[in-house]
Amino acid sequence: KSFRKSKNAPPGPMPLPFIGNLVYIARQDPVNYKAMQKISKKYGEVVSLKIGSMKNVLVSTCEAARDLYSRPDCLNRPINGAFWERMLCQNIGMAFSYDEAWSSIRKFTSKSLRDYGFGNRNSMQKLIKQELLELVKYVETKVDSSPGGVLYFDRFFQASFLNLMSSMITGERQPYEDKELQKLLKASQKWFDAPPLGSLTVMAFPWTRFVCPKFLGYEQQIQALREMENYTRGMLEKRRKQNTFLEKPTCFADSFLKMAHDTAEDPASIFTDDQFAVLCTDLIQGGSDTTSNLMSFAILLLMVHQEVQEKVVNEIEEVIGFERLPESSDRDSMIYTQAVILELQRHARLTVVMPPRQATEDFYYKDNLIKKGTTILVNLHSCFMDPDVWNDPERFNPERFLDDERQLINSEKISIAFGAGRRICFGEPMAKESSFLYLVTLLQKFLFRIPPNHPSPDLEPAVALILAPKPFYAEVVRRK
Ligand code: HEM
Repeated sequence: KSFRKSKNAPPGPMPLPFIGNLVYIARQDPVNYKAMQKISKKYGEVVSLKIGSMKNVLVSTCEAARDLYSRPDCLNRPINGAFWERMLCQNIGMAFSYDEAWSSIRKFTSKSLRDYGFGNRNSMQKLIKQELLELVKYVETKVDSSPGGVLYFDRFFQASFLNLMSSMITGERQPYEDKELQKLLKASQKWFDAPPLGSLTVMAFPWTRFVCPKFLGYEQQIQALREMENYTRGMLEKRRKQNTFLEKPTCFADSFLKMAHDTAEDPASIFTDDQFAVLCTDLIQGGSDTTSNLMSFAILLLMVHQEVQEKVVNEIEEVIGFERLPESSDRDSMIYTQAVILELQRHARLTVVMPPRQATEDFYYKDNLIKKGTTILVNLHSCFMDPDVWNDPERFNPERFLDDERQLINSEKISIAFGAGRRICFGEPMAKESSFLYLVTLLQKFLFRIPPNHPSPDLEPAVALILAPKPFYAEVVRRK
């Protein structure tokens, strides 16, 4: 039965005292985003959901998500539970900080990273290509040393994307097998693999983190955070010891240290060691788990859909050939490949329940009154897998992004994958550049197929805060 707290409030299921709709959500489906889709189907594109004392609106269309995320009074994220711990209980870092602290650090990071290969297409491309050459060498070695060239893809690309981030932060990359790097990868995975319903419970009832931290995955998240922050602190320490940041800053960490030095007398300086640790954890996590999962989805889906893989390879042959590496400028001539990447983004629904926002004023969305303090939860599964919007949504079909003249269409329908407004994904340009260059280089160098005598892999993603394919095997053949 539909319930409205007041005449203009969005409709939703009747909340129970104290727990709100938590049990109702869990009873719809064990997978949080599928449960949310079912609720949206019942109540509409904007639904009131109460989780404990936390007021939420659940959003299920791209249009509503874009409108709400673009509002200046929905810029902040709700902060409690693990998010606050993530910020070391201070208003620092980029992904969860708020108000002036958020805009100052985002501005500084954006301006400073531009000097080190981020934001400018040419320098970004140079950085990505250096890393890609290492990745290709690594895959070749693995193929040559594995029986039948069969490789196990379990977060296979994470180390490579993490290196991309580290190169920007410290100017250095690590070999993929490096012990410290592997430790960092495991820590990052631990954070994202925490049960999503557990995270939601901690957000709704912050005290539960003291009662059953293990069961809710909270202990796992905090442990993971501390490990990641130790790593990023180590990055800063290393640059500090180098002691060249004043005369000759050569990386983001140097620029940060220089600012810390220049503002040392200011007690309100934002350039603290804690700030660096949290900010770089945000950059490393935001930049590596998302893009690397997208690449794993790419290999999985193109291995299953050989006809799509072949079409991309044909386009590579036409536009680039097999002698030189791809350039960013090739993208404009590779319309089919662009359609494949759009379809990958849709199908993957990476940040499936998007990083939430919070209303800082009362306002109306259409006829719905959204009250100050309400958390906005966008379900990308509803946006990208709705059969009323997408024909046969489960099917991987890049053609849905092409018209009869083979021109791109519908790309605006999935732009919400990166969020919207002033707080849109910080790494969107890097993500777009790298997904094109990685996909094309990998398909230029290798053929991916289901290994002989292996069953067709499971395409249902593993449930986590960022969706990833379940680990799978692929036969990888070097192209001559
Ligand atoms: C396919 C790849 C990616 C996807 C799908 C993705 C998606 C998102 C989404 C949905 C948000 C929330 C935006 C909002 O609230 O409007 C976000 C935020 C963020 N992303 Fe990404 N992202 C990707 C790649 C990257 C990369 C490569 C980086 C690193 C350079 C990055 C760093 C961040 C950061 C730091 C934030 C927080 C921004 C803020 O709160 O100001 N992301 N991302």
